[in-house]
Formats: sequence, structure tokens, C-alpha cells
Amino acid sequence: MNVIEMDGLRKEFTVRVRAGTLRREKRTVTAVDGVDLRVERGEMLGYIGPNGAGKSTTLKMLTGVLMPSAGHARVCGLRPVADRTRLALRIGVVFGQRSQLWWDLPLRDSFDLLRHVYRVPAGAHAARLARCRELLDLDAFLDTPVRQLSLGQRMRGELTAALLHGPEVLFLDEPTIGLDVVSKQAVRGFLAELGRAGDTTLVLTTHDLADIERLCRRLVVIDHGRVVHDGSIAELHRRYGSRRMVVAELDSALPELPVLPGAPVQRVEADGRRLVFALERASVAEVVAGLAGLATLRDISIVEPDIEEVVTRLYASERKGPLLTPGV
Ligand SMILES: Nc1ncnc2c1ncn2[C@@H]1O[C@H](COP(=O)(O)OP(=O)(O)OP(=O)(O)O)[C@@H](O)[C@H]1O
Repeated sequence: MNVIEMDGLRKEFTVRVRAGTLRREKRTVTAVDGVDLRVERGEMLGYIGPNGAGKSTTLKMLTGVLMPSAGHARVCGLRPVADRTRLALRIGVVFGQRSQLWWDLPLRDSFDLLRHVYRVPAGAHAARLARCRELLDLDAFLDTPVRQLSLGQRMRGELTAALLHGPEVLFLDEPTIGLDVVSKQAVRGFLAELGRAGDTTLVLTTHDLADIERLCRRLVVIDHGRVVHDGSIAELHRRYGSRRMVVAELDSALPELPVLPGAPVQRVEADGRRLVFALERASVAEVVAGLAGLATLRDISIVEPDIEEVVTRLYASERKGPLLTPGV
């Protein structure tokens, strides 16, 4: 069952730009340019794209903050703007840059206030809070005023605040931005656990691709407001020709670079004692066999394709002009 539906979703902003010393002109910026997407219950969707691609604007339309210029969206069967109050009870929202906590109150009091705002039964609230306290390690700073929390502590508080009313869909806009490694791991581990339980749908925008790799089976990439990829990370690699690499450590450098069919040398490192081959058509065994006759191998390792690299190539190719057919 779809919990999120977008049909031809579009958002334009009118901005005034300088056109001469005093004159200003109106210009239309198309932030989201006809997005069609379906998200099923329990899916964990990564929604990524370069700066200004339209990610936050999409999330704002889905959460009822912004009215679409055209097309429409349904979240939990509701119209985000028209049914905003009812929708608020069924979704949770974490926008990395904004807080839903009371700045001067201890975290514990913010949670208590939220229980009243959302009219959550005391038992359900206590059970959810206990789970968040354990998984997000909140106890050390539950009684600290929010203004005194570190960014990582506050983000763990924000996640808890977004979940205390038991939302069906959780929208996360850059939830790990600015966090240190430990807090990032805590947040990712928590979201992974939430995903495993299977009853919360998660939509995540991030520039940290490790978030996506750890959490999302489905990846939607947008650029200039349009969807340019919708599929798994593996499909993204296949589509953009990402290759696995074989790294061969040799006893000594070879007088000339070996030519192995289907496995060109990508890099030469450690003064020629380390060769990196791209597996285009050859298998690992063929590379090893090919090298065995030429050199003494000390070690062989395989490097899986890097998501950063493939996404960088995707963004770069989009900048040169879309490689992909529209409406993918
Ligand atoms: N309120 C606004 N008024 C005018 N233009 C806006 C407004 N909000 C967003 N935009 C423009 O719409 C486009 C998409 O912005 P959006 O914030 O959705 O991008 P994003 O993908 O979330 O980017 P980032 O990764 O930098 O957060 C940008 O060109 C931005 O300047």
C-alpha cells in the first residue's frame, strides 16, 4: 500500500532579481518540476540530489508547509496542506536546521509537552520514550535544557520528539548534518532499527551517502527538480558503469604495465608495487591468472564500487545535460 503519492508535483517560486542599478525583475524558479513517485508502507527511501535540486521543497510540500504550484500529493491518504492538522498526527518531521523542542526547557519537559500536544496516551508515550532513551542513549542529558545540548545530543532529542506520537511516516531532512562520528552512528543505528521493525516509512534527504548506504534500499536522485534515478544502489552502479576494482600488491614494480584483457589498469601506486585494475569484463580469477605469469603477488584485494564516486559522476553528467530519459 502506498503511503506517499506524488503526481506531477511542481513548485515554482517567484523571486526578484536585480536587473540594473535600481531595477528589479521578477523571475520564476522551478524548484520541483513534475515529480511522480509512490512510496510503500515500510519503505526506507533516500532522496538525494545536489544543492538546490529541490529536496527540501519536496519535503515541505509533503509535510504541508508549502502548497504545490501544480500536481498533487497524498500522504497517508491525506492532502498535506488541506488536511495539515490531521496529517501532523500521522507523520514525524526532523529538519536538521530547525528544532521542535522548547529551547529553555529540559529535554524531558519538551517530551512531556509533546505528549499533551499530540494527546498521546500515557502508556504509549512511556513505552516509546523508554525505547528512544535506550537506543539513543538519552539519559545523560534528559534533564539538560535544550539550549545547552550539543548538536548530536539535540538531534537525538529531535528524533525522539518526532517519534513520540507513533507516526506512520518519518521525514528526515539532513538528520546527520554536522554530527560527529559517534552521534552519526547512534542516529543511523536507531533509524536502521526503526526500519527493521517495518511499520514506519522513512524518507531521508542527506548529502552523506553513508546514511543512504546504511539505511536505504531505494534511492531517488533528483536534479533541477526532476527525478533522474529511482531504484536500488546496485542499479545505480549498474547504470553508471561502476566497476569493482582489484588491487594487486606486487613484490616489485614491473618494467611495463601489464595489459590484461577486460581489466585495464586504473591506478599505479606505491612506486609501481601496487596496481589497481578495473573489472570491466574480466573476473578476479582472470586478473590473478594474468598477473601470476608476470609478477610475484604479495596480496590481492577487491574494492567494491564507491557510492560517492558514482553519485559524483551522476551529478556531473546531469550538469552537462541529462543522460537519462525524462520521467525515469
Ligand atoms: N522560499 C523560496 N523562495 C525562492 N526560492 C526558493 C525558496 N525555497 C527554495 N528555493 C529555490 O528552489 C530551489 C530548490 O531549493 P531546495 O531548498 O528545495 O533544494 P535542496 O535540494 O533541498 O538543496 P540543499 O541540498 O542545498 O538543501 C533552489 O534554487 C532554491 O534557491
